[in-house]
Amino acid sequence: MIQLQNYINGRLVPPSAGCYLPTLEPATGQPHAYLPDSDAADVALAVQAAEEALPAWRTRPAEERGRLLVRIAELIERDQDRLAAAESQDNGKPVHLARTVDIPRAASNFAFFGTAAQHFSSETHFQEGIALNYTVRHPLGVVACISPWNLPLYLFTWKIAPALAAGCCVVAKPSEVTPYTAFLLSELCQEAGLPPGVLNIVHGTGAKVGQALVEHPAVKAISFTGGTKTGEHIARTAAPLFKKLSLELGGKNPNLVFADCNLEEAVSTSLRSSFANQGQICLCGSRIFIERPLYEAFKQAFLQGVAALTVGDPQDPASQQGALVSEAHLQKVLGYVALAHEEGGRLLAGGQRVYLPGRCAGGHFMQPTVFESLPPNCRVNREEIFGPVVTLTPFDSEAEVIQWANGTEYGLAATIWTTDLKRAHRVAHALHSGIVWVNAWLHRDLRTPFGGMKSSGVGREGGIEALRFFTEPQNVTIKL
Ligand SMILES: NC(=O)C1=CN([C@@H]2O[C@H](COP(=O)(O)OP(=O)(O)OC[C@H]3O[C@@H](n4cnc5c(N)ncnc54)[C@H](O)[C@@H]3O)[C@@H](O)[C@H]2O)C=CC1
Ligand SMILES: O=C(O)/C=C/C=C(\O)C(=O)O
Repeated sequence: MIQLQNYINGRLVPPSAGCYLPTLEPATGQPHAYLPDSDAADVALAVQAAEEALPAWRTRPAEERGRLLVRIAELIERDQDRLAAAESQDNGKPVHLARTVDIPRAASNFAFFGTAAQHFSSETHFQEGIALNYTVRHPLGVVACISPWNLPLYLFTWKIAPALAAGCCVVAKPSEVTPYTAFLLSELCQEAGLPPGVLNIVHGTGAKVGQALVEHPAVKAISFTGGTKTGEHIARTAAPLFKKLSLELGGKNPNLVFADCNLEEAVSTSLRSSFANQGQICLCGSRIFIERPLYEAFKQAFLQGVAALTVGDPQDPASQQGALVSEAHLQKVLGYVALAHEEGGRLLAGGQRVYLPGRCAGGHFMQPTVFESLPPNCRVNREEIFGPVVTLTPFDSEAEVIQWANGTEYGLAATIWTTDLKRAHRVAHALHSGIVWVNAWLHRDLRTPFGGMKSSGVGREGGIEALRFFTEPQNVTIKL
């Protein structure tokens, strides 16, 4: 079985205490690799390597930094089949999804920020003829990137690429649940010729590696994606140390379907926004509100689509639904199905664990699940489930649906289905949501600010926002 290693100072090294943890394949429930169970000593070595690499990296011309990032993008593209197979094995997602979404996006993250490094500049202005002010954006220094298990390489690289482009050196920690493609990335960084220490990858648990990174005095900023509770804990630790924070947290995203929408598009995209990656994307639209005149038609078409979704071995290119990431997570999601029954929901589809034969007999599979008749403010409609469970709710007015859509502690993403342009703008403006898609879902442009309001996070990623996050402005005033 493969034994993964840390990537510190340009070398693949074992954890200093020599301990490893098994990582399980969600489709089988069996271990398929061992990852370093690193600790504060490994984090200290990685931070030291990053500090030593910093002076040369931050002063290296942006064009050269960018060229290295573009080279990494090319290597990810070259190895996309191998990386997709590894991602699918490690996470349980259908290999087709990994091949068409996760891995291409990881390559795009490096290509996008590799070129962005050369377009990032700062401002100058005259102060009414008496002074000239200019702003220099300095790289922050050594930064930490901590990512979750749901989109492993996609989100890992979404943080690392802008940090490197901005001239920072990075210590990164992938989720201990899905470490495999981060390890493969470290091999590609060696091949690309990334200088030692510029990027360091330390594997292990959040309690040991994540915590040590957040507490390390030389780490100037933390870019984190994951659960809201973990984000809260990180903020509590980092705030008194005056570290800069970017937190991308949970969501309970509303999907607003107005009666004048294109029904076919609304249904097919809502199937994706409900069940892509088994509903384990923070942007999934788990609360579907449908204007009453369209309710029955939408429901019938949606349920037909749900019935056609194939739950199967993620390695089979025909599978549309893979395994949930772990037994513990499957049990959490099934707990919400039980709660939906208790709260008075009417089950329209799914609701059960799926037992597959053969190689996948021990896997964590579940049917795509749909409920109706749940009050908009019940727990199932307020709490993040992060699995293949959605609710359908009819609404009678724009004001009512806006109130329901805004009625959770989260504010990450929303979708509006309508052909009325004025309504689209009006409703988008009224939603407390960092991202609003109109007649679309997960339509991504890497230049746009990405992030949530309320308990969905702090700060924005993407484009210039990410480059600003990883730099510190310095104002210089010259008296004329
Ligand atoms: N983007 C999102 O919205 C995500 C949301 N979740 C939600 O969070 C729930 C819990 O999932 P988990 O895997 O436990 O996510 P998590 O938030 O614990 O893990 C995310 C990352 O944070 C690290 N981490 C954990 N404790 C840390 C600490 N004290 N300091 C620094 N880093 C730490 C983990 O090792 C991992 O790399 C899920 O059921 C889901 O509801 C999970 C993953 C992604
Ligand atoms: O940047 C994107 O396109 C998607 C981000 C998704 C997450 O942050 C998530 O699911 O955790």
